[in-house]
Amino acid sequence: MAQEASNGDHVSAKPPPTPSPLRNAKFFQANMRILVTGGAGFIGSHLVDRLMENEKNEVIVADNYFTGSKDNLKKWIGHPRFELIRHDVTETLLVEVDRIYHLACPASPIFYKYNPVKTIKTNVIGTLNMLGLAKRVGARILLTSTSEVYGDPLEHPQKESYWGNVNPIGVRSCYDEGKRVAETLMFDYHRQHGIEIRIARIFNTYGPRMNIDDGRVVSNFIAQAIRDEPLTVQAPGTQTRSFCYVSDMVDGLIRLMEGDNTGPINIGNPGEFTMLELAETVKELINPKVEIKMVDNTPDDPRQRKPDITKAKELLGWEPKIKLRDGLPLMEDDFRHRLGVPKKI
Ligand SMILES: NC(=O)c1ccc[n+]([C@@H]2O[C@H](COP(=O)([O-])OP(=O)(O)OC[C@H]3O[C@@H](n4cnc5c(N)ncnc54)[C@H](O)[C@@H]3O)[C@@H](O)[C@H]2O)c1
Ligand SMILES: O=C(O)[C@H]1O[C@H](OP(=O)(O)OP(=O)(O)OC[C@H]2O[C@@H](n3ccc(=O)[nH]c3=O)[C@H](O)[C@@H]2O)[C@H](O)[C@@H](O)[C@@H]1O
Repeated sequence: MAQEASNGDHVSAKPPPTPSPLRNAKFFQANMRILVTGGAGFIGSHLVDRLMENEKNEVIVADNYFTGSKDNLKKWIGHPRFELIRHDVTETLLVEVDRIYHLACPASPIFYKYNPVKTIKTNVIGTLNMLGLAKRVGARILLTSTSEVYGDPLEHPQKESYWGNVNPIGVRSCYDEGKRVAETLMFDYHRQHGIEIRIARIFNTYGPRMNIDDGRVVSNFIAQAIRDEPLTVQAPGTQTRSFCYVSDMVDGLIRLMEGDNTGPINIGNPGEFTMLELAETVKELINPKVEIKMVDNTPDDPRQRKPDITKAKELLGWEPKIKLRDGLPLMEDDFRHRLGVPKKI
């Protein structure tokens, strides 16, 4: 049985449900069949790459392509161990799997605020559906929650035991309250039905394959620097974030899934930067001539964010390896390739 949550005093009453009888069928294969919801997105597609490297894994991706793209998975389409399904997680899904990585949800504030009711449905009904699936087939399920569950945090850095400071009626609430309900559902299914759960609280992650115009700060600054456009720092510019390179994130998610702890566990890089510092770093590394321009911010923007990753270190033996200054150039190469703008020598 997985170990208890860091801050929950719950008791998991039931053992996990028995896996599907199909597991005992004569055509059973020893492979691990893994569902990745949101697998056509940024983190999901990198996770799929890593899972597909293991020849014992079969991977099924379910995605509605709202913010993801088949392009991110093109090297796997047609592979015998890979299946791609156009599917919206707010509808039920009937597949036989052993593991569910549940990532489906738009992550960029621009996209999750675009249709907030849909974002809530994705987080609540989508998670409910995936938990129902996990219950039916006895699968272990991992939810990609977020540092946004801490809201505009009054504790710094944020430990998993912090309950957060979240506006329940703000424009970001569809996402952060949605993820909070998703976490609650995960623990209720765990306590009530014995489902094996894992919860990752992900902090800002960046890397190749982010949508070029997705509005998140690292992708914005890199695209702007390549296009010779001013870097738009949203006021006051002293707000902080901690940026984790995507390969480190994928490693943390797999360790959490295959380890013994339910979480929630923070997965992120504790290196903390103001948005002005980030802009200066992008300018220095990518385009020293580019301007930095201060623009208006959006409501409820958290002022600071930095993960305490003691638990990830102790329980998963995980810590990030790639520093921001090393990760940004890797992302620059991918953006230049997709924008068709080679580096000037
Ligand atoms: N990237 C980050 O910094 C970050 C930080 C915290 C948490 N997360 C979480 O990690 C997960 C992945 O984030 P990402 O950065 O890869 O985002 P992304 O937007 O690139 O990927 C999300 C994927 O989910 C799909 N999707 C959205 N709604 C869906 C629905 N109703 N049904 C099926 N598919 C749907 C999208 O099409 C997309 O492929 C999300 O759950 C996000 O909340 C990400
Ligand atoms: O780590 C997390 O938990 C969350 O991080 C991000 O949310 P946010 O930190 O608001 O991400 P950005 O939109 O990249 O903004 C980061 C900071 O950069 C600033 N910013 C953004 C864009 C820009 O062009 N300029 C700029 O200064 C914003 O004001 C904000 O302070 C993600 O996109 C969420 O999905 C995720 O859950």
